[in-house]
Amino acid sequence: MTLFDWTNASPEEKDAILARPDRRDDPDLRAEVARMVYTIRDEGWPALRRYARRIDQADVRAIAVEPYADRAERTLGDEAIDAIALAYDHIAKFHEAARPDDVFVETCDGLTMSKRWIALDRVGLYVPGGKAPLFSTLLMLAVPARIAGVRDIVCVTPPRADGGLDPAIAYCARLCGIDRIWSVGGAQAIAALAFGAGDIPAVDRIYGPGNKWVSMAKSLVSSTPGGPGIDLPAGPSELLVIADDSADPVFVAADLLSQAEHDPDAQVLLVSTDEGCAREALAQAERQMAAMGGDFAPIRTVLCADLNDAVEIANLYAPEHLSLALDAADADAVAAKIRNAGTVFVGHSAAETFGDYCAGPSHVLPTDGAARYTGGISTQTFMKAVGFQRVEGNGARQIAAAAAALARLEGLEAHARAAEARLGKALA
Ligand SMILES: NC(=O)c1ccc[n+]([C@@H]2O[C@H](COP(=O)([O-])OP(=O)(O)OC[C@H]3O[C@@H](n4cnc5c(N)ncnc54)[C@H](O)[C@@H]3O)[C@@H](O)[C@H]2O)c1
Ligand SMILES: N[C@H](CO)Cc1c[nH]c[nH+]1
Ligand SMILES: [Zn+2]
Repeated sequence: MTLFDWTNASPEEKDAILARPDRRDDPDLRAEVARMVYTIRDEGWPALRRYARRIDQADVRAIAVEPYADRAERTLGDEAIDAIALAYDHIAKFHEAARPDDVFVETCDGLTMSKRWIALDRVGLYVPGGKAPLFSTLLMLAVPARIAGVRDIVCVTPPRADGGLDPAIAYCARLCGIDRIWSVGGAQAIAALAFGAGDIPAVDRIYGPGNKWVSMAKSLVSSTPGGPGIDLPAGPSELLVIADDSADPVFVAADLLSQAEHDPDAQVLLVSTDEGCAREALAQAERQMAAMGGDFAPIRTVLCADLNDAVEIANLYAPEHLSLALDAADADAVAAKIRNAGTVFVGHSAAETFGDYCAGPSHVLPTDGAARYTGGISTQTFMKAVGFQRVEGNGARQIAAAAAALARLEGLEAHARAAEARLGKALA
């Protein structure tokens, strides 16, 4: 087990400790995904079908939700149905409260400037389904989309071997008013949502996390002129835990493994001010992995002198999830210094898993350092702020001369005249 020493590391060693695999610049992955995405854009449905068959050995089809949801209601069991209801309730409560407010400002008499939040017309939701069918992601996307007021939701998820729908995905889809789901995953699904293919319509913006093929495809389609927007880079899961000697190694190990189980590309870091705690958490992780079996991404462990160093590491790394395995007072003090993280779990009781399923905020969060510039998905991610500029009464008289002067400073005579026309000046 390698424990990196942050406090005595050189700047180059610090860069190496915090390096992520640079998926965005993997030229082979980029070329492979670009070929798929642009072939589907140019050839449409036949190319989509071809790729889906080659990669997932399945046909792309629109599956009606109702029969699967109906069956799921009878087979999922009360515990699962109640848990989904609780998750739905908390997600809805949070995203209702997170609805952004319109802004109205009178910049001067007669000028009413406003910014009004308007829902997008048609969105595409990607529900991951490679390692596991993430029905929770459907809730974390569709609930805020509906609360924002999106009417047209196009939903895709990787195909199942039996050609049907996962029961929990179907049940959650029905809760969110989604009546069909396309059985297609990976980069090919993103290309279909971006440009349309067969009956799959092109959408205005694509949402949802996914593995490296999905993430690369989202990045490519969003930078294609005329292509859709995307939510944010939401690739393989990440967790950075800051732990001191008050941390419970069992909790720390369990949280780390919860994210390490998502993907071999998951990024899982333990940053500790206490070597004993770090070693015990790693030993715990070994025991817990042995008990569960299965594959887990490796845990990177970094030792540092104090919590200031730990804060520096977290802000530099900008993880998707940050857990503060510290006593309440320290946890609050550290939380106040965090600037870069998708979401922060504060204190020993705050299991990362709570955020994944049912605490309330969406679990679709920025990875790969994108937490430096964006937070996670929220109600407003499904809306756009449109500006309205109302000029009446005295308004034009108050600003036309200034607008004309500014326009002439830029050498733009036609602009100046359009302003002065409002003062009654003849244009010819
Ligand atoms: N950041 C977030 O907010 C967040 C939230 C939930 C999940 N996640 C992440 O989402 C990801 C889900 O990944 P997943 O793989 O389980 O499901 P996925 O749905 O993202 O990917 C499965 C699809 O990938 C494609 N694929 C697989 N191997 C391929 C290959 N060799 N070549 C081309 N295409 C291939 C297939 O089409 C398959 O259907 C994980 O990395 C998880 O950590 C992130
Ligand atoms: N941890 C994931 C986000 O990185 C979300 C998730 C869904 N299901 C379980 N976990
Ligand atoms: Zn998770």
